[in-house]
Amino acid sequence: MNVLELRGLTKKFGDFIAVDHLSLRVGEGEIFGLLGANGAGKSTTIHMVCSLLQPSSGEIQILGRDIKSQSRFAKQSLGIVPQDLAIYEDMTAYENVSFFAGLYGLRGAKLRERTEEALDFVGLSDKAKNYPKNFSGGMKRRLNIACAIAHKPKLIIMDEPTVGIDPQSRNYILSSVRKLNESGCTIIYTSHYMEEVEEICSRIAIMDHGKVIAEGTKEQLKAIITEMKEIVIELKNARGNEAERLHGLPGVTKALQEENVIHAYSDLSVDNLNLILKALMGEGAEIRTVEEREPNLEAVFLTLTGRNLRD
Ligand SMILES: Nc1ncnc2c1ncn2[C@@H]1O[C@H](COP(=O)(O)OP(=O)(O)OP(=O)(O)O)[C@@H](O)[C@H]1O
Repeated sequence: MNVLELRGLTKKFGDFIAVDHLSLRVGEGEIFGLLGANGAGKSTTIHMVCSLLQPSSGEIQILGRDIKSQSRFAKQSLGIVPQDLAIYEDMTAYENVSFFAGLYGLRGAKLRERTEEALDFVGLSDKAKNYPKNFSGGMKRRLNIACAIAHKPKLIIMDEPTVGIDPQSRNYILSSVRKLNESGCTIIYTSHYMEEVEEICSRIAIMDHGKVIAEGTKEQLKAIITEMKEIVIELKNARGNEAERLHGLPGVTKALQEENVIHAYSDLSVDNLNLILKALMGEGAEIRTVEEREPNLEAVFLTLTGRNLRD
């Protein structure tokens, strides 16, 4: 059974197509990673799944039911951890969770029980009576999660839940995602942190310009570029445009530069390191380090989109 199915989902803002005939299936029990650089269309897609935005065309089904005609079912089946914190600073942690759980129809003893359970799950039971305005960034993010899970949704969408928090809270959140998944939740996870997605996601879709351009397990995605090598060259005194000198060299399929560091992607079978280094040297630039790597998921993303995930 697909927990989420998108068919030909499209969103236009005037003439601009933010989401372009997107079709996607997320099966039960998956932790599904949605990757895309800024502006790829992830948030617009998520907002449509949450009924916060009306699609221009296409269909969205949650657990096999259309979200428009069965909006109550969709709402109860879905938990959203939004990118921007959705918590009230002038309510206690307990009141926040209880408020959101109440919106999903929980009442009385069940509401209290689920509120306590959700706070316990994110490790904030001892802070139940405290106001989130005094919480650290990581604690606020955890409270944000508690608000989304108290009604025990089947599908949880987490939109960059680890932005701007300390490593300890980040690890806490990642292990919570795994625990939620083990308890039967399907999770859609968007992040700018490739390592996180590699670590926890069972399947990954890469979005660019409103479309899914690649989809699969991380092994399947990496297989797209197994015939490639990645050469990382650090320069001294770089001007910022040295990577352009590599375009057109034998075997080189792409060369990208971030300040002093160049990532060159090349056909594995072409012996071109000397040519690459020669092309870079001169005109004031010197080479500090050279490293040849097996491409990782970040490299898949760069190769497919020509952009860095964290541009
Ligand atoms: N209300 C709107 N009106 C016009 N354009 C919009 C609107 N909302 C989003 N867009 C545009 O649609 C595109 C996709 O935006 P979206 O926020 O979905 O990207 P994203 O992949 O979530 O990026 P980020 O990682 O920055 O959140 C962007 O070019 C954005 O400027």
